[in-house]
Amino acid sequence: MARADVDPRRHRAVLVDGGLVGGRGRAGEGGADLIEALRRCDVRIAVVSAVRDSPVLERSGTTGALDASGAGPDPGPWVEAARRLGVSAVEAVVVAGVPAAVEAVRAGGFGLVVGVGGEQDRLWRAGADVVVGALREISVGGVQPGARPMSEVPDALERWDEFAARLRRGRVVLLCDFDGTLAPIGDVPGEVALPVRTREVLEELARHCPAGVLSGRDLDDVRGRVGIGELWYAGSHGFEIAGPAEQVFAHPAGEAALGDLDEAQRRVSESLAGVPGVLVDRKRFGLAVHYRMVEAGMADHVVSVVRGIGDDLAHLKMKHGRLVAELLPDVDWHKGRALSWLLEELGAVGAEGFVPVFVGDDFTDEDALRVVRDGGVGVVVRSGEHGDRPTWAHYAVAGPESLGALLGRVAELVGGSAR
Ligand SMILES: O=P(O)(O)OC[C@H]1O[C@H](O[C@H]2O[C@H](CO)[C@@H](O)[C@H](O)[C@H]2O)[C@H](O)[C@@H](O)[C@@H]1O
Repeated sequence: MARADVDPRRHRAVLVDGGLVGGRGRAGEGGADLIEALRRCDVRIAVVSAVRDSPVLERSGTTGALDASGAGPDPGPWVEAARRLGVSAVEAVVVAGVPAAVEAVRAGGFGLVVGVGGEQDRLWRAGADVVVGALREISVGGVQPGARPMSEVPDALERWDEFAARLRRGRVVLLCDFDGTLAPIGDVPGEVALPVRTREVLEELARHCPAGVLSGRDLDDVRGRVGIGELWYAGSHGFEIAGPAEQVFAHPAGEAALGDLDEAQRRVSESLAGVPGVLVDRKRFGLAVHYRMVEAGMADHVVSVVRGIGDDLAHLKMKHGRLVAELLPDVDWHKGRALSWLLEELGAVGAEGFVPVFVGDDFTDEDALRVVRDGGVGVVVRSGEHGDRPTWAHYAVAGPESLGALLGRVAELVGGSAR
């Protein structure tokens, strides 16, 4: 299911219709924020337009304007724009404001074609993958431009008093991502362990408030690695959830995708057998293909093989994590929806007196950070892997070790021993 989302891990460039960024109408609203967000994530930008002196472009420092109109039926300017930016069509997103432009590019093999504007029916009929009313509706890595870049998010430990005041507003429900959040990133997923101090703190937290781990890993894998019986656990990015009192949930789309996942596992293993460093990790409802240890020049090959296999299998879609391409059931379900499900189970949805807190490090965690944005607290764990990307988080910590320290203070607070 296509979303109007530019994913910086697979979309290396965005080609925007100059009529949109230069225009004054509703369709162009949010153009400056979008370009800024893309720039911060190192996504290249070309404006395919005859409009060279757009004030939006000058402000954002974008330099990729082409002297060609993208509004007509000729795909040439779009293809040329991708070429000049040094990306293949599949790595580029086209953002077009008129049906003729959508029609022109639809057979060009572009990664995503987003139609923008009031002519929604015509944009769909012309072949857009997804249609939105304005540029502000296009997200970057699942986050709406206008959300803050990570560098502007305050540090939770430095602002402890303010952070603690938010938590004191009600009963804390704490959910954390695992890799890159509770545990530091390592080369081999099977060798990653939860730091001893963090486990102690989680045990303490679980005594005082509902808490859990929401992971992309297989449910049994993350549960075994954390090993605290009083926690909730979600595996396969929330397609499977288990509670401390034996509550269980499995998304029906996960069951429906099992055959395709088996087939994908077979094809991926066969196709990438000759690529040194690839690690294939089958979860119950997902297939992760890690390329952290693959030679840099081969990473694109790995991703395109996984994408091709995912495209070929009806029940699967591809998602990116930190140096991992994952095949997951093709439905609109993610950590955000899993978190909402869990909060509902706990009776914390819409109820006064609960403060849901979510902590994560990756783009795949932003859906959950979005859920706690209003009425909860979101914390992002910084990493240098995705540039100064936008995030929905209210606060940040420097890394998993600092998170351990923060959780220690939270445990004191919810346990009643904090100042
Ligand atoms: O949602 P998470 O709990 O963060 O899980 C996301 C993926 O995490 C793991 O991969 C990541 O961590 C590995 C170990 O540090 C690292 O080698 C890899 O590059 C990262 O992408 C896990 O292995 C995946 O299955 C999860 O989907």
